[in-house]
Amino acid sequence: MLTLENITYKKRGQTLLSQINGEINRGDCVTLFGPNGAGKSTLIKIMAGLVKPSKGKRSIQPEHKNPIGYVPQQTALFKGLTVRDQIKYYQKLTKPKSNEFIDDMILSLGLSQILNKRIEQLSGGMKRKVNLAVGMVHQPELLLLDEAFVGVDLAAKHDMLTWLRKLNNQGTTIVFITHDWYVIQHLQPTMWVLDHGVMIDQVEWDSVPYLNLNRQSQALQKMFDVNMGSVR
Ligand SMILES: Nc1ncnc2c1ncn2[C@@H]1O[C@H](COP(=O)(O)OP(=O)(O)OP(=O)(O)O)[C@@H](O)[C@H]1O
Repeated sequence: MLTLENITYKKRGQTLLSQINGEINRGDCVTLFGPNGAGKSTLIKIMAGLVKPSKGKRSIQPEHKNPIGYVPQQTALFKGLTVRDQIKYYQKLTKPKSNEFIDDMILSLGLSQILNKRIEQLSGGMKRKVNLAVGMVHQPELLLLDEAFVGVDLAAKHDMLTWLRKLNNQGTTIVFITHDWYVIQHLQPTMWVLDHGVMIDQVEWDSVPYLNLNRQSQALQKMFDVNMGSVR
């Protein structure tokens, strides 16, 4: 449903992404994985159509209008509004298909108890959950999550991930960025491994234990080894 062909992105004379190729099919679950500054956020914005590549082509074959749900790293919420009004506002903007989906989302994300709270009354983790919810009210075909789980407690994270996994099993395509290995283990994605704006490898979850990146990047190999428990 989403194809990237030779995507290159330059800013102020600096090459932030170089010759990225990749294809994401309906129902895929993909993570963009790499160290700070690798170019993950820039790439997900290009996937979302928010940033235009300097060279190369991004194409999307949606089934419906308004197919993308983009959840940015920075929460984008209106402080004065309650959680309920916030969700209603985005519902009006995006004309979702079903109320049933929204009710399920509110329940699954544990938002029922905070519907009447204003955004400024919420904790950081609660804001994250609302941020995810408003990015999803229109039941997107392709969900793009940039660090959506930062600061969320483990119980809430478990609920978010269980729901996302259910949606993925039902056909929603998910691309996400995280440094949290718990999240990766739960969603068991294909990993697009990036460093210095270059796609180093695309690895299926089952092959991750056998990955050897030492020749391309010792730093990245160490990230994998630490997460897989082979460095103490
Ligand atoms: N608006 C900008 N102008 C110039 N350089 C930028 C801009 N935005 C990002 N960069 C640079 O592009 C590179 C990639 O940034 P990006 O945010 O995409 O990385 P990232 O992999 O998402 O990092 P992190 O894990 O820290 O969030 C970094 O070197 C960053 O400094």
